[in-house]
Amino acid sequence: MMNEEQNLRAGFVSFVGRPNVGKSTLTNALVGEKVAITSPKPQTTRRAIRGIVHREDGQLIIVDTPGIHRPRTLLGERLNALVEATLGDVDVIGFCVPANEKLGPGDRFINDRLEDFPRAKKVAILTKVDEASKTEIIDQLTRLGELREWDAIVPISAVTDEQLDVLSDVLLCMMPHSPMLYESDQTTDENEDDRIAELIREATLEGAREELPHSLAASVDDREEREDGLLAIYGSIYVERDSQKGIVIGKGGSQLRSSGERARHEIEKLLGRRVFLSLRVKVMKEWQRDPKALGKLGF
Ligand SMILES: Nc1nc2c(ncn2[C@@H]2O[C@H](COP(=O)(O)OP(=O)(O)OP(=O)(O)O)[C@@H](O)[C@H]2O)c(=O)[nH]1
Repeated sequence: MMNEEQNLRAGFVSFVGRPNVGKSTLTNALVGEKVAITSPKPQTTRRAIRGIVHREDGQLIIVDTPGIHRPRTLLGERLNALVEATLGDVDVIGFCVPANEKLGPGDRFINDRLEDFPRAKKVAILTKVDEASKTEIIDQLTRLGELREWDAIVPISAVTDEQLDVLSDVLLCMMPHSPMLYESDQTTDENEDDRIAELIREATLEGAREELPHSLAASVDDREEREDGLLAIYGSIYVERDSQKGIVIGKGGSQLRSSGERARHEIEKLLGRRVFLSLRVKVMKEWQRDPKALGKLGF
């Protein structure tokens, strides 16, 4: 028993990179359950969500951070502070770059910031290799190699599962010797209401126009066991302007009905039971700049 314990490794890893490079999808693929929101629209990951990869030889605890970018609002500043606090504390930082796009100033900006976290090992992860040709992959690996002295460089695809086992091995090797840090049935330590709120937010975004992502938030306000066996969940969607409220609700409420359907479906999968979901859309002017509103929404 003693010997077995001594061989275990466990620690924290965070994936960073430009919006849309596949950080959330990678987290989900490694953890094997939907814990971080994925969305085709950029800059939608707002909360540090943890997913845990359980292995016989240890645990990888994934801390999913919002993207690193220049702050323009109070929300932006708080997100950056969150990124700093998170990255200052992890064992490994996985820098994600897509194989099918050229390295750009955004990637270089983030790569330069990695200097601020000397404690963490740094792994370059080339994502979406299923969407790139062999030559593109080789070119990109060469360019990545020129950025810095990486502890490892791993090409992967979270969609075709290519090399995910290799990435998991590489990351675990870099973790400190440690007993398991979480129970084996735990895949995330995020509060269940927060996960439900993320699902509502994600479903709302799916049907929304481009201008919405930055000004949309969701919360779970109440839940209630109903006599018919359904769990009633009452949630709110917050927008900044009346015009956005119109977009979220749609003509005759059609938009809200279909995003509510999608959200309910995902929530039922998460909870493993049938749910009645009631959503209200509220206007909270300038919530991204208002400390009180941010506090209320958990930022
Ligand atoms: N083909 C392919 N598409 C991928 C892969 N990983 C992610 N995607 C797609 O890329 C888009 C962005 O993925 P996300 O995981 O949301 O990206 P992210 O980096 O978490 O984005 P933010 O939350 O905006 O920071 C989604 O449409 C994914 O389906 C992959 O390995 N292959």
